[in-house]
Amino acid sequence: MEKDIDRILWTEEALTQRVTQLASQITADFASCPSPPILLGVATGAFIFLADLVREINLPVSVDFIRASSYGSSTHSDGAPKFSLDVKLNIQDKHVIVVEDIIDTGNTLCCLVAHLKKKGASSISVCTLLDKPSRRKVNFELVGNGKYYCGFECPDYFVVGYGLDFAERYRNLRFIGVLKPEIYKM
Ligand SMILES: O=P(O)(O)OC[C@H]1O[C@H](OP(=O)(O)OP(=O)(O)O)[C@H](O)[C@@H]1O
Ligand code: HPA
Ligand SMILES: [Mg+2]
Repeated sequence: MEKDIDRILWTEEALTQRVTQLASQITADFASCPSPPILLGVATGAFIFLADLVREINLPVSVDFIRASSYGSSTHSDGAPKFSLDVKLNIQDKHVIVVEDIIDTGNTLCCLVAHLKKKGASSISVCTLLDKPSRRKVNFELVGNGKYYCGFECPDYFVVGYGLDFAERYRNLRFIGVLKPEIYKM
């Protein structure tokens, strides 16, 4: 797998350090809420980030997943994501923190927040490991007094590792790196 990577953008150590900082910020921001937040991971990409983040949050949080996909086996979004797994928990009147690995065009998050808003969450926050603002097509809204947390701004490359895939591969790399263009142009 490593041979398909052009260069590493964030090492395992850099990821660990930033995830810990994000978790401390979330802990501080939600410590005084009467009901602790629900962390809602967007499968599949967010599974590693969510697992690391949640263990560093010092609050009795709940965890749930929703599954969205729009990239399939390409490096371009199909537009509206397909949702193939909905939330299990009742999120009505709850504080929800959507946990994403990356915001790219914004399509996934825009649809997802609209979907969760209809279910009556009292606030919707977003915690994304990466944000690639140069590729944004649609904006998403936070709901109630929702907050925005971002690990790193991502340059305009297709990146893989730490949960992020190309055609379902590379998710298990410990770092995040730029995929060699010849891999997706094959
Ligand atoms: O802002 P966008 O352009 O919508 O891109 C971001 C979304 O794309 C990826 O999911 P993907 O569709 O690849 O599914 P996956 O998580 O199963 O890899 C990523 O995990 C985000 O959920
Ligand atoms: O750069 C990316 N890498 C992997 N998955 C993605 N989904 C949106 N952007 C990306
Ligand atoms: Mg993907």
